[in-house]
Amino acid sequence: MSSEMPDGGPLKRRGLILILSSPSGAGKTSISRSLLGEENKSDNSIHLSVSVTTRKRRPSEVDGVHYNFVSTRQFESMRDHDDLLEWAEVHGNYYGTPREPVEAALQAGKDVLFDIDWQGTRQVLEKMRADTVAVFVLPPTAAEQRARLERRAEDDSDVIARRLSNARDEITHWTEYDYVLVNTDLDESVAKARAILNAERCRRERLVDLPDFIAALDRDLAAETG
Ligand SMILES: Nc1nc2c(ncn2[C@@H]2O[C@H](COP(=O)(O)OP(=O)(O)O)[C@@H](O)[C@H]2O)c(=O)[nH]1
Ligand SMILES: Nc1ncnc2c1ncn2[C@@H]1O[C@H](COP(=O)(O)OP(=O)(O)O)[C@@H](O)[C@H]1O
Repeated sequence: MSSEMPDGGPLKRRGLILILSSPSGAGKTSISRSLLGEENKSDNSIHLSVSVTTRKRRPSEVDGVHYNFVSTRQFESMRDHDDLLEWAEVHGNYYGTPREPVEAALQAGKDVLFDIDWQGTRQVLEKMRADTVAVFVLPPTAAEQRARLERRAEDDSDVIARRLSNARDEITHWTEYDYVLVNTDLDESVAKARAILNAERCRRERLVDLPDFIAALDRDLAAETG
């Protein structure tokens, strides 16, 4: 369940799951793409969990990269074979996280980024609380949220209206998250998300070798001090 710290330090640690959730248009996809881009420039990498969804692909999306786009029948088959770590119906479509790649990554000490809603977050927290860090992203104002959805220009106006009205229910789940980011300035939000990730990587519970490391340090100190 561990590997060398990717930053080259001597401590081994378990991988973690970083969840980003938000009402549509708050900016979680932008934050996660930025985080993934930056991370992958270094060894200190985090990988996106690619969800399966029955939603229609947006023009900017690539099948297999941003989502695996599947039919309802394919989705239901995965769900019924317990191939999904969590799943939910959101804005009238199914979304789910394939289980196997996540389990493999964590076992290898790698971190995984989830862009999932509050229903999925709840399921992951129930199953894997110790490995999971949940971050909720909010828009600064409702008017800005609408403006972002309109500027994104990838959804029809009825889809945008549905997403805005669903936001009222979604934001009631803020207490179920470990951290909250109000995404006013994108660069600042990305910096905060990175800070959360870096701090969580240092949590003592994830450092599986720590007792051995401390014991070795103590032996060296004893030798140094005679
Ligand atoms: N539970 C769950 N939610 C997901 C998953 N993938 C995406 N979502 C959520 O589904 C919602 C809609 O996502 P999407 O259609 O990409 O629209 P967007 O939020 O406007 O970018 C968002 O809240 C996502 O976080 C998943 O695998 N599981
Ligand atoms: N801090 C920000 N300031 C201004 N525009 C933003 C900011 N964050 C994201 N956006 C823009 O808002 C739109 C919605 O962002 P997106 O990341 O797709 O949101 P979500 O994934 O939460 O639905 C996109 O066009 C994106 O470029």
